[in-house]
Amino acid sequence: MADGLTSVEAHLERILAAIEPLPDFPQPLMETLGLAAAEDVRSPIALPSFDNSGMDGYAVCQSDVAAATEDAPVHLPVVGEIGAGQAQLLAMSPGTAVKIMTGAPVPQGADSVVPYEWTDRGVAQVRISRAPEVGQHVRLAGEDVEEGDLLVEHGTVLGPRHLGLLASIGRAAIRSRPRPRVVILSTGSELREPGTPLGHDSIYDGNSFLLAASARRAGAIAYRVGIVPDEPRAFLDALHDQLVRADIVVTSGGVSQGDFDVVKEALTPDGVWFGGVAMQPGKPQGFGLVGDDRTPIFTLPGNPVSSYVSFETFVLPAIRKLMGKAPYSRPTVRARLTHTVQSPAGRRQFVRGEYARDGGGPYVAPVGGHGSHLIGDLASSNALIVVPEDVTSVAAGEHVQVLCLDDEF
Ligand SMILES: Nc1nc2c(c(=O)[nH]1)N[C@H]1C(S)=C(S)[C@@H](COP(=O)(O)OP(=O)(O)OC[C@H]3O[C@@H](n4cnc5c(N)ncnc54)[C@H](O)[C@@H]3O)O[C@H]1N2
Ligand code: MOO
Repeated sequence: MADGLTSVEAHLERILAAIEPLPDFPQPLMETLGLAAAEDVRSPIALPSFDNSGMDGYAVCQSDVAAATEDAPVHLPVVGEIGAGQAQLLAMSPGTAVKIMTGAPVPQGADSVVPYEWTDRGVAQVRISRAPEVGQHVRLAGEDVEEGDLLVEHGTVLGPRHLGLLASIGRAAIRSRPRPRVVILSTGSELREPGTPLGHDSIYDGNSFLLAASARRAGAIAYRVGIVPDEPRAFLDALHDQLVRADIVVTSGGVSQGDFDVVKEALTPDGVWFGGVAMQPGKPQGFGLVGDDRTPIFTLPGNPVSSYVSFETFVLPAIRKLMGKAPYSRPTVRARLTHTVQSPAGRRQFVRGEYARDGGGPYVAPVGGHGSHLIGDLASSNALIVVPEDVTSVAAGEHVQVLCLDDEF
C-alpha cells in the first residue's frame, strides 16, 4: 500500500491467522445465551411427547356428542378427572366423559375435548351443548417436534427461543465455547480514573470503558485494568500480571511516534508488530503474541475514536473467532448518503454517522468532524460510513456501505 501502510485486509488476516477458536465444552443453558452452539442438537423426544388437551374441559369420544346442540344437549357421566402431571386415568369407555385440564394426557378412548364453555361444568354428570370436531382441542404427540429432528445447528447463536426449546427437550447443557476473557489496559501518564480529581494537564480514561464495554457487548468477559503510566517497566509488569486471566489483551495509547510511546517501546523487543494500517482513524496499530502462552495482544491507538474503530475492525472479529461466531466481521448495509464526504486517497475512512430510514429507504448522515479525539460525536453516532481506499469523495445522494454499530449479527 501507499506510504508503506499495511492494508486493512492484510492486518485482519494476520490477526485471524493467529487466533484459534476456544475449546468447547458442555455449559449450563443459561450460560450460553449469545454463544454459538458447538454441536448439532437432535431431539431425543417428540414434542408434545404425548397427546394432551389444549383446553380445560372434558375428554370425550366425539361420536357420543356429535349431535349436541343448545336445544338438544347430550348428558354424559363424568368418570374421572385428569390434571396436568396427574395421569392415573389412562383409558375411558365410550359413553363417558373425563374432566381434563390443559396439558394433561388425553386418555385412550377419547378423541376430542369439549371446553368448559360448551358445558354446565358438571361434576358427576356433564351437560354438553356443542360438539367439537373429531380431534378438536387435542394436541397430538410429535405435531411440533419429532424425535430425531435437527433443532439447533452447530454455529447457531443461541437466543432465548433456542434455550427454551433445548430445555423443552430435556437438555440442561449444550456444548459451546466460553466467553473470551479480554484484558484492557489504558496507557498514559495523563490519564485519571473517572470519579477522581482532574489536573490542568490530565484527562479522564474514557478508552478503557469504551473498549471494555465494546468487548462485553461482543460477548466477552472484559477485565478493565487500571491506568498504566508511560513507563515500560510498569507497563510490562502490569501486562504480565494480567496474562494469567487473558485470552486476549487490548491496550490503548502509546503506539505512534511520540517520545513516550510506552507500548511500542516495551513490546517491540518481544517481536510484536507495530506499523501503519491504511485506514483513518486508526492508522497506528500493533499486534503480536506475548508471554508463555503466546497470548494475542492488540495495541490500539490512544485517540478515542481511533481506539473504537480499531476495536470494531480488528478486535471484534478476533473475539468472534474465539467464540466460533461467524461472520467474524460486522456486515455492511447500503444507505443513501445525505451530505458529501471527503476522504484521503489510499486510506479506508470510517466516518461517524447516523443511520435511519425515511420514505426513500435507509440513509446515513455524517456526524461531526473527522478528528479522532471527537468522542462526543462518536457517542451521537450509531453507524460508521465506510469510504474505500480508492475513493476520495462521495457526493450527497450516492449510496455507501455502512456499519450499523448497535445491530446484533
Ligand atoms: N508525529 C506523529 N504523531 C502522531 C501520529 C503520527 O503518525 N506521527 N499519528 C497520530 C495518530 S493518527 C494517532 S491515532 C495517535 C495515536 O497515538 P498513541 O496511540 O501513541 O496514543 P497517545 O499518544 O497515548 O494518545 C493519543 C491521544 O489520545 C488520548 N488518549 C490516550 N489514552 C486515552 C484514554 N485512555 N482515554 C481517553 N483519551 C486517551 C491522549 O490523551 C492523546 O490526546 O497519534 C497521533 N500522533
Ligand atoms: O489514525 Mo489516528 O487514528 O487518525 O487519529
